[in-house]
Amino acid sequence: MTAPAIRVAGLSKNYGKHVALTDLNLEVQPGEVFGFLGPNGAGKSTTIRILLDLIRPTAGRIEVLGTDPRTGGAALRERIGYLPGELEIEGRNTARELLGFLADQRGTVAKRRIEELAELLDLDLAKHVGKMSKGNKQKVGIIAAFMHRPDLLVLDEPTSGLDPLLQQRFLGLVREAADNGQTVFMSSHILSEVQDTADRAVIMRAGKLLGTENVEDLRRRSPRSVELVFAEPVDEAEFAGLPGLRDLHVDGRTLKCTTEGEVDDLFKAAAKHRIQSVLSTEPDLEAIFFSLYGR
Ligand SMILES: Nc1ncnc2c1ncn2[C@@H]1O[C@H](COP(=O)(O)OP(=O)(O)OP(=O)(O)O)[C@@H](O)[C@H]1O
Repeated sequence: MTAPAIRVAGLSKNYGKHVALTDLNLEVQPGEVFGFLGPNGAGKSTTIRILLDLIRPTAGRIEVLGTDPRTGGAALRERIGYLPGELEIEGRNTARELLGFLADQRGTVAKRRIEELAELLDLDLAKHVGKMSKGNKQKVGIIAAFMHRPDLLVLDEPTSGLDPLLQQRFLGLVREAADNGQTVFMSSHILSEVQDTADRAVIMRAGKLLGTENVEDLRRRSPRSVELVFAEPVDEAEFAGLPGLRDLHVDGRTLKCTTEGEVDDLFKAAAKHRIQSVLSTEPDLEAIFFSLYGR
């Protein structure tokens, strides 16, 4: 059997007296797209920095591509594409020069590949990196992580700063990497960002793992906020008590509620009236946690 791409056992990290991670255990299989979910401060970046040996753990065992990151050195780093959460790119080089330099270090990148990725992400390679916007710097970081087709991609909040169209293009890159047999470990504080690409996800909160989830199940079980506007005022009593419905509030023609699971009953009840508009949004991860795991 092949070794897991990432294996973390009993991982803890304290920053002085502050406990950032407590007894974290997880395994990511080769070829898997794995979502690492949690709100700000949950400990995602800390875990990722330990995987890259940028910081050292307080306790625990870690293997990345079958190797301890503390001893893996350059040979291990070459097999990983890393996109930091807070990307700092400064300097007077153009993006083409910077990426060309990084590509030469890795040795195996066709120059054409950089041009293709830049085209896909709509990045002007002739621009000076120091003068770029946050979004454009993020694109440079994404290209640097993906260009050498590494065995493992470790991406910390990869879509931050990208507009929705580019987020979609980025997710296409993740799917392509997965089709190519690469492993992707990707952190996010938004479920919808990983639900289209990831097979499995773990949810972190305050340095602890709440659970490992099949992403499809997670999506199905997650609550959604729904707002319906009718042509005429409706009576709250018609909707009260419907299965999977909570926080129901009707004010004249507007109905607001939270749904869990199927929305069939709600829509059948609503369809007795003329519906003018429907708005359905994903609540933030905190709300999803509370709904799935309780307070
Ligand atoms: N260098 C540091 N010194 C002290 N505390 C830190 C340090 N880095 C992180 N922390 C704290 O450790 C906890 C975990 O932070 P971490 O950055 O890993 O969370 P995160 O899930 O990545 O969140 P974010 O998305 O905000 O980066 C937080 O409470 C944070 O304030």
